[in-house]
Amino acid sequence: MHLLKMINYLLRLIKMKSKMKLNKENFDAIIVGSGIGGLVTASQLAAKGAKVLVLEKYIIPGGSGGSFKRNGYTFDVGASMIFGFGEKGYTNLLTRALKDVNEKCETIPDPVQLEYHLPNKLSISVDKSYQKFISTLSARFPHEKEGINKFYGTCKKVFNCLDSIPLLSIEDPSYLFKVFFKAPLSCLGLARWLPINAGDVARKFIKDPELLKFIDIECFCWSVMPALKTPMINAGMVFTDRHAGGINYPKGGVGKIAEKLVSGLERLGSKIRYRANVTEILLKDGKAVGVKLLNGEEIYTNIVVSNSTRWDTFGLDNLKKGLIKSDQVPKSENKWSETYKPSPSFVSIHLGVTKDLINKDFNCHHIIVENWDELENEKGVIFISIPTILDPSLAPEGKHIIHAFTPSSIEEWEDLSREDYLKKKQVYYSFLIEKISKIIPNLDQNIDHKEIGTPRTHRKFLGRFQGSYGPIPNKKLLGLLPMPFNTTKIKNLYCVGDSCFPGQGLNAVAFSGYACAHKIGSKLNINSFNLPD
Ligand SMILES: NC(=O)c1ccc[n+]([C@@H]2O[C@H](COP(=O)([O-])OP(=O)(O)OC[C@H]3O[C@@H](n4cnc5c(N)ncnc54)[C@H](O)[C@@H]3O)[C@@H](O)[C@H]2O)c1
Ligand SMILES: CC(C)=CCC/C(C)=C/C=C/C(C)=C/C=C/C(C)=C/C=C/C=C(C)/C=C/C=C(C)/C=C/C=C(\C)CCC=C(C)C
Repeated sequence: MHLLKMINYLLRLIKMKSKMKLNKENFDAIIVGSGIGGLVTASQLAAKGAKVLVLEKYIIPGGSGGSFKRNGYTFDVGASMIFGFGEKGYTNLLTRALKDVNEKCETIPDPVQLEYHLPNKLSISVDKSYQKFISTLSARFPHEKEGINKFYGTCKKVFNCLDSIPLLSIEDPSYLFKVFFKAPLSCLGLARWLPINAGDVARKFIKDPELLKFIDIECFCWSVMPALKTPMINAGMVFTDRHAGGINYPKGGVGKIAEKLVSGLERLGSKIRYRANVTEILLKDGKAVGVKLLNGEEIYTNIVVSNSTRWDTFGLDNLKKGLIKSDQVPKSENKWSETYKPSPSFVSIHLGVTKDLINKDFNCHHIIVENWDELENEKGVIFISIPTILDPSLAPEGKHIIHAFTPSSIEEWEDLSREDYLKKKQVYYSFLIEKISKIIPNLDQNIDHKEIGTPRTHRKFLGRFQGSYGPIPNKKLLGLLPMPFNTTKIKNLYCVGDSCFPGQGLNAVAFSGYACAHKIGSKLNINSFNLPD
């Protein structure tokens, strides 16, 4: 017993000493959170020669883009439909972010982005080939052939503008100046589409109400909003990149992206600490000067970047304390929270199932909507992905993974007794099994392993406000124009992630990471930015 106490004491001493040593190190910037937004900022700064410290409160990197292991299965925390892994152009931001720190993810191309199972037996697969997808959709809506070509053709134009310029901080006047003189038409194209929503463009070319509903679900499945509220720039990006760079799955799980970004930044001399819960961003004379952790430790630096949501950073719901003391919160942040609200969260189930259940030619991603009127409601849409179709190594021999989720709001899950909480989980689980069984019969009898996550799970483990998937407009807005960039009204404090321009999505938060690192790089004078000829 005595010996055990001694060992424990020594271990604590070693831990304290190593923390003190780390505390004495100087870092150019501290990044709070290791979501893809935080990690791209950190690894880009490391690639520019800065020394950064990433503080992550959980035990693994990646946040919503992480993976976890249970019982021989590797499950992705979020969905497994990954954009931004193309080889060409500038929109392949995940490929680029990894390459910039000498890393690469082996990826498996998905031949079909998504198979829709919609009301009125409307069943459409989105093939990697643009022509094949347009022909399938036009065959179902022959009277709208021209409108279909014009709508998706406009998306392509938006994408081509984005794909033709290096994507950095549009808050930096010198970048804007250089890029404008290099590619004026692309810049003017983007400026034109910034205040526009996809639904308005669709309505210009298409009249059929069922086809407009189809375009709503095309947007909803990644933006959690119907087309009229989905920014055209983001629609252009998603509806074209799936046919250009394509959808590619990182071998070994989505979490590999974060793991490799961490390896890359560590090799360049930067650091990450896990179980490091930041409870306060320290300010002096209105400037960010460091952070305080749950264990009382304070770490000082010149620049702080928060990858926590803006609600969590600034305590914007008035109920929970933010990282910035309430009397220091800039008015602009309160204004933002009146313009945007958190999207609903999800109930998600991760299953290990018998392999024979799923045919060899089954697609990886599916969406079920049974009633158009329910699209934006609780349990209105069912998302299903089977990543083992692309990468069998994620499951033990003879098994597949099914990950399914449906929108659910935090209010449904608050103030329940433990018993009622568990009962409710079971009700949602049975609901999801019944719906998945419509496309994968005999599911219930073939389940080897199951995990059920609720909005409370997402809030607890991902540190996301209300477990939300991201911000959505409170009312119809002018496209992307009102989205805040990386700088904040607090000097030396930056934000990154999906509550910054251009919003949700791994590729979108990777852009926000690039932009954030570029903006900080121009302040530290470490950017070496030249436009290629
Ligand atoms: N492509 C897909 O299929 C898919 C699926 C799911 C999610 N996503 C996207 O990924 C986006 C999220 O990326 P993100 O960059 O905004 O980050 P994130 O929310 O994924 O990660 C934030 C990280 O910060 C950590 N954190 C939060 N507060 C902290 C604190 N106080 N101290 C220390 N650590 C803290 C969290 O633990 C988490 O790891 C989502 O919004 C979503 O759009 C995509
Ligand atoms: C100078 C002058 C005149 C002007 C200027 C202008 C300019 C330059 C501008 C610019 C702009 C920019 C750069 C922009 C950018 C943008 C970007 C990058 C964007 C991006 C985006 C992306 C996205 C949105 C993505 C997304 C995705 C997602 C979210 C996904 C998801 C998925 C899911 C969830 C699915 C699931 C399903 C199943 C499972 C079935």
